[in-house]
Amino acid sequence: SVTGSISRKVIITCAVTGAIHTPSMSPHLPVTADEIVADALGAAEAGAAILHLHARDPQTGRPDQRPEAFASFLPRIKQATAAAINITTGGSPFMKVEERVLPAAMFKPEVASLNVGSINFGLYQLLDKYKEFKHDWERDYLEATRDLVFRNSFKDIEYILKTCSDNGTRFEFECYDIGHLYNLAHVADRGLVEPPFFVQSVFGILGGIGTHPEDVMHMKRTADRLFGTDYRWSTLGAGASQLRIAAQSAALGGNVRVGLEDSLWAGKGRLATSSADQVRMVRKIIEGLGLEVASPDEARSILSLKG
Ligand SMILES: C[C@H](N)CC(=O)CC(=O)O
Ligand SMILES: [Zn+2]
Repeated sequence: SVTGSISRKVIITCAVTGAIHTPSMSPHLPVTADEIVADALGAAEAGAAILHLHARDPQTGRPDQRPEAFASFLPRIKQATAAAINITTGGSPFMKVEERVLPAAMFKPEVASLNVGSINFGLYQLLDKYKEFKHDWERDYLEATRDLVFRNSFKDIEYILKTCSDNGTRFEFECYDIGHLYNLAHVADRGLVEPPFFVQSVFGILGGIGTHPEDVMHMKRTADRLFGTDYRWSTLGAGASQLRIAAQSAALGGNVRVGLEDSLWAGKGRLATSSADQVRMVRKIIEGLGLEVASPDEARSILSLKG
């Protein structure tokens, strides 16, 4: 296990665009390749050690999981920053696993996300807030989540693990609820994944666990019991809970994830103008707690990435 001071460095992961928010929700949501490059590099500059990336259609902003969509920005990001690249295998929750895994399988990143269980994935409630949309697909996309199950069966999980594991890619295990921690323990017991497990606890997605401090404690206590020192804990809070969840995680010895994929806000009622805005805010919290932000290489060592 990691000893000495390095373990108290806090890893900031930044998720710059995702497949949850739609362009009409914020003028700052990166959509084009240029916007994704600028936002990712700004986040790295501000202190993010890992960049979690999705792709979008540059015209409509619709989630796009084709490898060529990622090719339009990945090389420029890789050559301009030491931050570790984390490619989504979640894509959009409407996509099939065969489509979702393609970019990670092709680009063999240091990290790829892996969603360790199926959940209802509600976004339709956002239609109570957002009424005007630039593109027709946005309203339909949100409304369709009323009947959406984000499918991640054990066969799907094994398929992604097998497809990517020969590439030296390690995983950001997205756990939206307590049962997902047990799913991860199960695939670990079957020898499909090697520790240390990078557990990304997801709070506040409608269909998963809530954002109450007790929910955070419950996730941590359960992960401590199931994985002991064989895991590195990180958290993300959806929407307005983002920085509160990050503060609790950092105080508990955890790592944090921010970025416009997970929240469009930089404080109450203020739209973040970039993911870097949120990285700077969470960095202030981390340093305010007397902790330090991990550099990309320190993150690689803490997570045993291939570098
Ligand atoms: C809640 C987040 N959207 C989790 C996520 O980032 C999933 C993925 O890309 O695989
Ligand atoms: Zn994602």
